Amino acid sequence: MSELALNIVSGPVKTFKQKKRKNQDEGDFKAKTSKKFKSMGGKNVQKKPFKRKDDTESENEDTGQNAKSNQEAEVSPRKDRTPGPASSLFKSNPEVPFLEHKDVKPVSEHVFSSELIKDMPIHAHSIANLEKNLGMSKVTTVQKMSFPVIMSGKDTLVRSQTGSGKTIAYALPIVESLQSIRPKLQRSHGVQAVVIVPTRELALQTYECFVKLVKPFTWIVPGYLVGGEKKKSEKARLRKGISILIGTPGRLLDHIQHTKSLLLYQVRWLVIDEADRLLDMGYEKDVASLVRALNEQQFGNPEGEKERFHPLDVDAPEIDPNASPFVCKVKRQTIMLSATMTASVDRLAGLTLKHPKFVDAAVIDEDDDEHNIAMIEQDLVIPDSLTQWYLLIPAKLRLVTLASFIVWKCRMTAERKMLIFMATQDMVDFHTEMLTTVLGTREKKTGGVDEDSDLEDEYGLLKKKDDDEEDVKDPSLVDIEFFKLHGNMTQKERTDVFKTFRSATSGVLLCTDVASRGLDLPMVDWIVQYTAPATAADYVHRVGRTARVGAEGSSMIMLCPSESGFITQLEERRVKLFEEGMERTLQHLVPTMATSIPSLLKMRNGATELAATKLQLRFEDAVSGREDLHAMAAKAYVSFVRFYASYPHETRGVFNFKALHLGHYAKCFALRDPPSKIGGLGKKQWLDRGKGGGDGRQPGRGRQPGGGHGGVQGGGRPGTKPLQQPRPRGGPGSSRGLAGGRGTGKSQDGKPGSGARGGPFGKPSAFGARSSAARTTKLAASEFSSGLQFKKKKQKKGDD
Ligand SMILES: Nc1ncnc2c1ncn2[C@@H]1O[C@H](COP(=O)(O)OP(=O)(O)OP(=O)(O)O)[C@@H](O)[C@H]1O
Repeated sequence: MSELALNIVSGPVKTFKQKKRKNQDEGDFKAKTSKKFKSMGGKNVQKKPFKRKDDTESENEDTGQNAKSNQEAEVSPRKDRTPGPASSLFKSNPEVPFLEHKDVKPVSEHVFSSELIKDMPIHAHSIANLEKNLGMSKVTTVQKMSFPVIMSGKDTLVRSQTGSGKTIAYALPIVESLQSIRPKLQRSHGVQAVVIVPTRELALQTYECFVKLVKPFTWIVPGYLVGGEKKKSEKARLRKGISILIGTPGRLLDHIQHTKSLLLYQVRWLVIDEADRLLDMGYEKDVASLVRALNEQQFGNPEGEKERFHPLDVDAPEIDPNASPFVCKVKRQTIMLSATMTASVDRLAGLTLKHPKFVDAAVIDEDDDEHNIAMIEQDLVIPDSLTQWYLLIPAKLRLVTLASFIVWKCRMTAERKMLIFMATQDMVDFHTEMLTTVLGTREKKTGGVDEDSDLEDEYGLLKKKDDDEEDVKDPSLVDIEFFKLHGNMTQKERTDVFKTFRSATSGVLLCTDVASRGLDLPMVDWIVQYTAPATAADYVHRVGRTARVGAEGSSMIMLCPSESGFITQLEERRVKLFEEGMERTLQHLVPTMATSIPSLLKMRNGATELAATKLQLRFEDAVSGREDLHAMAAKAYVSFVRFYASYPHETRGVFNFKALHLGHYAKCFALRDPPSKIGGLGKKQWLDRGKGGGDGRQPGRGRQPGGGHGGVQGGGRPGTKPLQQPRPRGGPGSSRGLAGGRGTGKSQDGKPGSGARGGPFGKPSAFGARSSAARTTKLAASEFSSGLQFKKKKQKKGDD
């Protein structure tokens, strides 16, 4: 930190020259740096660290002193907005703390065992298939450990690190058992195995894994059911007969309840993958209903079977395709898996498992006699091949630092495949559009003074260009494709992105936690957590999208100084992270921005700050210059603030809403508006509402882990609809309708029908009569405050 602090031109910017810019509407101003800033010329540098000073201007933003008069405010069109200078990027920032690190001894899990695939007790065709078609030669530790347990027919609970091959660990014993049944299994025998997973992409991926495994055994037919697909075609597939059925819980349950041709009385395996995530997503009831429905079909009562057989038991009954339900009693084995064992896994295990065997692939310390279930829940296991970093960064600098990081890795290194996790769908929408716009190729006028010139002028670097110079394209800052993935995209969009990114050798995927669980995206170099996860378990799954099956990978979590306690929490759970420097990250902007501002390279001091400030200006100009982008930024910002107010108990201590500087955060959404204008209310009002709800209930979590609460009301697709014409996220047929639910507008994972409009808990919107833009902004406010006032109702944020 100190290096950069020394370099920072920390002259306070008291007055801002406002100048009408060409090609802009009347009243649109661009902020300029102060004379003082100019006079420094990057040389007269004060040796001052980032410090939060008593900044009354900022306080006002934060506490929303003008909120009352702004209560009717909407997100203003460009010309009405208050100009805010990017030049204040490096002032009034909170001090970055120096973290004392613990001596962390990570829990270790060897990915591979010493056993070879060819030595496995499986069919010769399976061995050949695994070796030739799947390129496997060694058995992973979890596969070795769970194979005999699962083959024994006992209920099994499996914990193993991310990317350790858990899918094959349970799928292989199932396929082996099924291929060995004689007479051969037929489609008409009905479903033999049900696999429940939390997201659609994971369902597709798991289905593809089974397809590969059954290649030598063509009579075994896998199939999958997920929300977003046409039910009619799914029914047709079910009618034909499926042996291994994979699906998300809601859609599976739907078919179990309504599709007669779905025969479940022969189900021998129930697999619950990413068990804790299923619960966190609010699927507990669906999973319980599913188990009861299975029991009902198989054993004639919802409470379960009395008699249990395993297909390989000698006394197991032969499969009789004509047997009516309840007659053919088969033993059903339940297998639950996750890389993290949480209290919720315990709960689900209690609900579904009988005397389970526990397979934990992590190495227990030899001198650790007391390793018990509590420690298994406490300790987090991260792949050895993953290097984890954290970056403490003041809020105002978050956006430029993220951009700088992308530029650094994707332009200057070969590590060009990256996932960036964000809290909400609206954040993903906005940042994808924003980064594509600003980091990609952009139009630039070279005649006269260019739009970035003010700052150069301040630094005395401006070289006036010839008037007859033509418009040219600024080179893109980074030649990389941006993708996005979240639960509110159409199923086709989701599948396309998933498949394209999976096979791409480079690219940046911005996503919500819909991508955090189970997804096997090969060769991802970096996992960036731009917003912190809701829980430490979510952290583990997010970073687990890289460094899979022994491959190298890196992760970076970006935290504000006030959030540094999260690092301590992780360390207490045996996760080892290294600190990355902000200055080291930002300095990569200098050579990059120098492609359009060559003078940067000549500066002896202050080049990093100037480059960062100019990039911030580009972001802010892009937002203020496009109504649709501004609307997206405002929604993203409000969704983030709402998200922040709803951290769960586990992490609320470190992600403290009261420490959130709304004005600084607005800046990292490239917004020049004061927060009171963007959300309709200032922070004090948010908090007062939360406290003064009158019903004495606690602030609700407002979302499920991983950013369940998406964004604010409305919100068209990027670049399609401005804020003035919001499109309900829930879509037609929204089950929670105009006044429904908690009015979250859209859920993290976009459960169709969960989108909502209107006020909290069924109250008609008080803003119904206003213009739609005002309504949108005010609704965001009311939805947010409802998150503070009302204890969160456990709400399904599913993926069906
Ligand atoms: N024995 C093996 N040898 C080589 N690769 C393997 C082996 N077993 C599985 N894999 C591959 O490892 C990758 C990760 O497997 P999988 O997705 O099952 O991991 P996981 O443990 O379920 O991870 P997560 O906890 O993130 O869901 C897949 O591409 C899979 O094909």
